Amino acid sequence: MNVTITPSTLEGEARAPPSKSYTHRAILAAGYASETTVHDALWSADTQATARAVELFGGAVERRADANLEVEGFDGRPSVPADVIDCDNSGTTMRLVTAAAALAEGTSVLTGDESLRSRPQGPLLEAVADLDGEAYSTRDNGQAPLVVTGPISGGEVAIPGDVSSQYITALLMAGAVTEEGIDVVLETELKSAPYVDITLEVLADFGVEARKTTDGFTVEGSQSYAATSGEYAVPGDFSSISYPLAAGAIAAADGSSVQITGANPSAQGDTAIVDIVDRMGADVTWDRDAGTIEVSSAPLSGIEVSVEDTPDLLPTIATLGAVADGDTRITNAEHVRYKETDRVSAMAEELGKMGVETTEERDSLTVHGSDSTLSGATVRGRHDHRIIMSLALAGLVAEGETTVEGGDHVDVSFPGFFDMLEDLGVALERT
Ligand SMILES: O=C(O)C1=C[C@@H](OP(=O)(O)O)[C@@H](O)[C@H](O)C1
Ligand SMILES: C=C(OP(=O)(O)O)C(=O)O
Repeated sequence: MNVTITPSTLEGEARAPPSKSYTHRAILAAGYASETTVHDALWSADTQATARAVELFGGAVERRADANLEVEGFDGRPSVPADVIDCDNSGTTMRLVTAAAALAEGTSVLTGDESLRSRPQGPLLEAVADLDGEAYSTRDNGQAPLVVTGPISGGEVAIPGDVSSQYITALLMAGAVTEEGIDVVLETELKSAPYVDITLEVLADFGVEARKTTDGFTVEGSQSYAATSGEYAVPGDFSSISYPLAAGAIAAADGSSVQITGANPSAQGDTAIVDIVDRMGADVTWDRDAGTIEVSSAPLSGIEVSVEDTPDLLPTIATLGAVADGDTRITNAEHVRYKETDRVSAMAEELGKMGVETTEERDSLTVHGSDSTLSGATVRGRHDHRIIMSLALAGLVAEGETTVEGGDHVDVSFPGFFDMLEDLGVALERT
């Protein structure tokens, strides 16, 4: 599906979709537990991949009419799956499920779509091997398809922190049900650190203790997962909130605003988007108790912002920078190249088609914003939900029409994205 956007102004209310990161963890944690109701779960292509893995491990995930998930666990330890685990487009699923598969008494095979089969899994495979499991890439290139044989019993393992924090999340979640527990020693500085905080929060909510140490993280073994009263509720997603927030900042109707509900505080690093939009000059208020954000548009100015902790915000910030006056310098961005696509290059190249100048370095992206209007163009979504959504935002203020190719991939994290834009008053056409 291609989506053509006509320049529009926005007003009204948008509800934040539930957090993808919390939902993945809750579904897997519920898999380790006996029975759990996961309230307000995100049901997207990525979270469905995690649900399928839990089912292949011997659990059951049922989505009820009220959109809550009823999860029946696989009894503490995953069974050997009867089929290949297809993680589709989801990096989180592949990493979390690789470590879970290393607990099974036998062999699991994991694969995914072309994008996922190009992302780095090597450090996690080596970690499983160091813990006396077997784990290899069929192509011997550190990428899926992966073959994982357990069971591991725990121990100490060293892992880099600057490729993906999901390796650490994976080892902590699986480590809790090993005999000995797992000590994760970081070999390099941790990037995307707030995602491990999310993990520690979800583990605590399922009664599992894990913590930071001086050189990494640790989780004791022989623990069991159980949510209080068998209930768990997922908060709103701040990576997803970044889109209506940025849309309001650049294109809210004069004298009007965009209000976002479901924006309650949580461990998500991507709450930083509220401060970023504020620093760029938009008029934004976040009522943390009510969980609402209100934003109206104002002339924006370029800023410098590090995405060390918040990689998923890079595409949104790049679009804001394109509309702002002056340079927006996005630093500490190398790990953003290991996502569904190399998002640093993708945003530079696609915004370039709309007349935006950028300077790309390995670790940074500088967007040279200017007062002159962006030009509408046909841009490639690159099968990457965040690239698609960020380019659609640029289309709101470009001169002429902007067509984003492959728009259906928003179903990875934000299935209702284009409906939300329409509800806020955006003129768009799906072809
Ligand atoms: O653990 C998670 O839920 C995620 C961690 C981050 O990945 P990295 O840790 O690989 O940077 C983030 O980009 C991804 O969208 C979700
Ligand atoms: C990178 C992302 O997710 P994952 O790593 O799970 O594919 C994302 O949602 O932007």
